[in-house]
Amino acid sequence: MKAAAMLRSAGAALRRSTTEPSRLVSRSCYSSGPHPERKVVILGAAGGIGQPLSLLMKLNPLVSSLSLYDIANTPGVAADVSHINSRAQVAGYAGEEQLGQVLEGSDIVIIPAGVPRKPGMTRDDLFNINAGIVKSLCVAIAKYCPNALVNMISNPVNSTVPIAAEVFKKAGTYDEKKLFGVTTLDVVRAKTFYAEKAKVPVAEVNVPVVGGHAGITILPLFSQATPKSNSLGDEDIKALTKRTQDGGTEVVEAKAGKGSATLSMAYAGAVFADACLKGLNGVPDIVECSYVQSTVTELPFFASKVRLGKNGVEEILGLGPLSDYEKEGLESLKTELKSSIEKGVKFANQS
Ligand SMILES: NC(=O)c1ccc[n+]([C@@H]2O[C@H](COP(=O)([O-])OP(=O)(O)OC[C@H]3O[C@@H](n4cnc5c(N)ncnc54)[C@H](O)[C@@H]3O)[C@@H](O)[C@H]2O)c1
Ligand SMILES: O=C(O)C[C@H](O)C(=O)O
Repeated sequence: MKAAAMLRSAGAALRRSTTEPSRLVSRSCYSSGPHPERKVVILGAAGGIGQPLSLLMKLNPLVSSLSLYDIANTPGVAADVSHINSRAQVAGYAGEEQLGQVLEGSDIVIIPAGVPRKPGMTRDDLFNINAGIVKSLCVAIAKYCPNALVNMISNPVNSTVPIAAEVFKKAGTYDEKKLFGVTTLDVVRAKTFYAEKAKVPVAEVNVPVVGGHAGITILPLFSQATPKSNSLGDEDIKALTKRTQDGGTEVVEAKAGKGSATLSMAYAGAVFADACLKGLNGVPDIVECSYVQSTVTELPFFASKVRLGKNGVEEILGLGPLSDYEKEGLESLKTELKSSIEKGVKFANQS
């Protein structure tokens, strides 16, 4: 396939990404113009996720300004990406003193800043380093762009989102409709693995993934997967669930010490940011799974399907009917998710 055709096909996949049947609406919006001015910021833009995510956001015609920030190597990434002949104007920044310029006027801030896992580590093992990074970046967000949507990628997401919420509360800027833990990679994986096993076209597959973003807190709802498959038995569903829950570890082990998922995560991050942009632009029925402040369960943060609108979260959708296996999974994840949330809240308030 020629490069241009490959990019068109990647763009088509992004346009197909929403989990609800409103895809045709969003597709026509994507390809029609003109679109309003939208500034997207990536914090951690020179990293393994940050670089391909910068590329994908530069290709998104809904973005008019792309602001790239990292503590090292941003000028090279920004110069490189800026030569692509697409709409977004690119600026790169590398100094903390520039965070004001980086963030001011932004509509969406995407955060993949922080260290990734190595084999044998859990996401929670990243807490000690990443919690501080996320906290300081959120202090700057509260100061310079309190109205932006924040898409949190940095792990452990189950704790970094509550940290961000606490920082924003302290600053008096918290709006629960604007803070998102990016769990799209779990949905991307569930779709891919289900399509392979059920032998259905992957582009048509939808699978909600709820809960959180670590091990058993990742709960794919294969009983709600479409297209329906009659060929999958209980053991297949268990295997698919486990593979989705361990998807991150599968990549960490395959990379053997060289980090975790970057390319699939950049794709997932671009899909979610694109959905947020469409919501901001007033495109109706944009639904994605995300880890947000929630009353779907007794836990204060929970991932489920969320309808995105002009102010961020427009509606948090319920879980729908669960199989007995999923009901069990839901009960078992609560203890771990609760303690990850509490750990984040405690960290944000004690330091
Ligand atoms: N949510 C998800 O599904 C998901 C998926 C994959 C990875 N992740 C997480 O994303 C994070 C990044 O992964 P990666 O593979 O890109 O790591 P990486 O080490 O390749 O890149 C991280 C980047 O963050 C930068 N950084 C560090 N401190 C910073 C700061 N204070 N301000 C700005 N930038 C800073 C680093 O310089 C580096 O360029 C990790 O925590 C990883 O676990 C999450
Ligand atoms: O597994 C990781 O550490 C990275 C990420 O959370 C993933 O799901 O790939």
